[in-house]
Amino acid sequence: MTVNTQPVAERPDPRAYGLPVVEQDQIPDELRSLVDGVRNLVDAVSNTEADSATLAEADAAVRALNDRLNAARREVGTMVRRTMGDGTDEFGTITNVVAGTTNPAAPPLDLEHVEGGVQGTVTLNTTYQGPPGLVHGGWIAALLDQAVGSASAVETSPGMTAKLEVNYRQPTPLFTPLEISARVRSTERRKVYVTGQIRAHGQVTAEAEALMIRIPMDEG
Ligand SMILES: CCCCCCCCCCCCCCCC(=O)SCCNC(=O)CCNC(=O)[C@H](O)C(C)(C)COP(=O)(O)OP(=O)(O)OC[C@H]1O[C@@H](n2cnc3c(N)ncnc32)[C@H](O)[C@@H]1OP(=O)(O)O
Repeated sequence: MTVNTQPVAERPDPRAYGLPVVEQDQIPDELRSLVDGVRNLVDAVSNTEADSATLAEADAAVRALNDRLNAARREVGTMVRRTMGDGTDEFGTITNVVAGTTNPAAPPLDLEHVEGGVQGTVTLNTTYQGPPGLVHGGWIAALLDQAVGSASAVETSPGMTAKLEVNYRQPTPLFTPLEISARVRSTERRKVYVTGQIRAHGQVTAEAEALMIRIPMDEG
């Protein structure tokens, strides 16, 4: 295998591909607060044992809010540009289900660029529950997919996941800070080999090996 650890391409600007871009620091505080509130609402709805009158009142209020918010919707594919702690920029889909800034279904995960890849911490509530008290295996795979994809994008250039193998080593607990990390191991033409890990209390609970295929933007 040809191993190339050099960055392989300039980070592309999605505007050149017809995708709208929002600057992360221009997302209104009110929207960030709403996203957080809806996240809490999903958790509350998932777990409530409130009486019928309270449920009917909440249902009517939520439906009315849906109508007001849907009056002004973003374009599908809207991207967000965020500057990471080390000053590098990353583009991501604004509603990305694992890390989208405006998506209340996404856990509050911020991956930071570190040498060779990315890392971040997230704590999950019962919205992400599979077995009692534990994170759903599909979400574990989703977190790892995001981490390996993000590592590949910041270390090389954006790509698609072609292969993702997840090894579930230990149950991954809810309500516990989870350390998510991914590192690019090698590249070969458009192929990027990446590994990822999730740790709880310093112990690996799940790990992944992935193959990302870079989008052929500069290569024509
Ligand atoms: C505009 C700006 C945007 C910015 C954006 C920023 C994003 C910032 C971070 C995002 C982070 C997101 C993280 C989540 C990432 C997802 O969730 S992606 C969604 C899930 N994945 C998919 O839906 C992929 C579906 N599959 C496909 O679209 C296509 O099969 C692929 C993967 C793009 C490859 O197709 P292709 O481009 O035609 O590639 P192809 O020429 O056939 O193959 C290229 C090489 O890869 C190899 N290969 C291809 N597929 C495979 C495979 N499955 N197994 C083994 N080898 C393979 C080939 O053998 C070939 O190897 P070499 O000949 O070079 O040795």
